[in-house]
Amino acid sequence: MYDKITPPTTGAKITFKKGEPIVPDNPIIPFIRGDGTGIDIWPATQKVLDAAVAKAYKGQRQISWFKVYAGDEACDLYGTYQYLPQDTLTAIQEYGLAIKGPLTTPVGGGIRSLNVALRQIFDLYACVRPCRYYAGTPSPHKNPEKLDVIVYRENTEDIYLGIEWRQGSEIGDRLIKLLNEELIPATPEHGKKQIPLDAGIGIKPISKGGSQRLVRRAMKHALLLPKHKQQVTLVHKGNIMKYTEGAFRDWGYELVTSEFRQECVTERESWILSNKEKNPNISSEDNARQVDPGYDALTPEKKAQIVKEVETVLNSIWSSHGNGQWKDKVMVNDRIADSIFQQIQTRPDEYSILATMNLNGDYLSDAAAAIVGGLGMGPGANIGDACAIFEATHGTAPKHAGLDRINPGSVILSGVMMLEYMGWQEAADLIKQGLGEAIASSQVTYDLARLLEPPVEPLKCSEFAEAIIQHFE
Ligand SMILES: NC(=O)C1=CN([C@@H]2O[C@H](COP(=O)(O)OP(=O)(O)OC[C@H]3O[C@@H](n4cnc5c(N)ncnc54)[C@H](OP(=O)(O)O)[C@@H]3O)[C@@H](O)[C@H]2O)C=CC1
Ligand SMILES: O=C(O)CCC(=O)C(=O)O
Ligand SMILES: [Mg+2]
Repeated sequence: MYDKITPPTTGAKITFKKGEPIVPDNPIIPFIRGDGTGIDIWPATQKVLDAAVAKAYKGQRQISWFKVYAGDEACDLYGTYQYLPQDTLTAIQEYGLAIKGPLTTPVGGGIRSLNVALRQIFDLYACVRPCRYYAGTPSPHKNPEKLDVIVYRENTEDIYLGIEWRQGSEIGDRLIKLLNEELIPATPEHGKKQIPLDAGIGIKPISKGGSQRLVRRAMKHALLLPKHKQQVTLVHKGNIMKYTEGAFRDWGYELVTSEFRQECVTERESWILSNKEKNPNISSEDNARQVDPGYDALTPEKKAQIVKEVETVLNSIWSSHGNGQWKDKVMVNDRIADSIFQQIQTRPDEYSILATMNLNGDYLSDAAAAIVGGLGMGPGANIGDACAIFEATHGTAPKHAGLDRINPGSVILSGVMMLEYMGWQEAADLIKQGLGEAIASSQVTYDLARLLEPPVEPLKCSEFAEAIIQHFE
């Protein structure tokens, strides 16, 4: 079955039922060490995970690690250009769950991203990236503890579909000609727009199915959070790109108000309901005026639309959501992408789950990680219905590779996410507690040490892992 690797002789497979993992006490879990700083981060992570599982379950549970290869390490074993060998894909397929270090992707030419390839091959459509603050972590923000968000990033479409044509290529030129001469003129709303003849072309597909399965997962996650964090924000740039970014928002609202009608309220619905709660005799028009403060300046058509929205909401959900019942439901709102970057800094505590398309989520997850301590503190998971791969938000950080100095926190916390996904909460909690206490006592790697005031002597990557383990109780 395998060409150059051999699975561990002990251990059992994780299986999936209705999208949820069924985990034996001794699961076999494939891991990819990763390029660049993967060489430092992975051994530190493995040590912490094993120590936590041993301490939490006293030998009754343990992980059988299965080393599989991708990136430069794979080329060493399998030969030139064998960046993602079939052995690795077979192992992940067979065992259903994996954890990985970062893998290099060249800019411009060269191979396409291996990280993206893995997400697409296994249809890992939700990239889940929590950003929460550990006390004592230095941050450029005054109140970083106020940020506690989970970026739910669509992981298979948008720029990840990767459909592009190089400037000057034969097909690219044909496509531009077809667009300029036939398709754009045939679409009146595009007016006299023309694509420059020297353009490269990229296609940004956003599908209804892809958007809705992501939002569905985000909603299910929101329902498991404490009441005050039960919120999903749909992030988009729908004011500019109406049929991709705008559609993502509309499909998101459609999904939540059909599949989760009893469990959710939209922000606008909550305004309409609370206007009536404060003033039971309010007219539909006055209610509309309060929902949309610019109401009186609108055209008659727009006014009629808002009045109709008010009446529809009151007729359809007043009995199930009115009289304050909506306050116990998941709040679903939406924000335009540029504004959410500002909002997570100025009003961080107003947000919880941020559901995004691919590119917006890529930017947003790095930006949110910066607030809580930087890319050394940004874990993540790529989750599908029959497979999951855990990995940090950051990349290979090549200038730090092999120096035993990089912060392994993000991959360790990705391991925590993996343990939680497996239902091994006791081991996950030990690591969170150990890491929290190490940071609180200023036992940190260079990235955090340089920001502390006064600065402290940094721990090595491997020493930070040891410090976490020493703080297990
Ligand atoms: N999932 C994956 O495998 C990903 C892979 N990549 C790939 O990684 C390569 C390098 O990308 P690049 O743009 O340099 O981004 P990186 O995320 O690799 O690193 C950028 C900078 O972020 C800081 N940083 C990153 N990781 C850590 C960490 N663990 N601890 C502390 N600081 C950290 C460092 O800043 P400083 O030096 O200032 O301390 C580092 O120089 C590219 O080939 C890219 O495609 C990128 C993202 C994800
Ligand atoms: O695959 C890559 O090189 C980049 C991926 C990335 O930036 C991410 O997952 O956030
Ligand atoms: Mg990224």
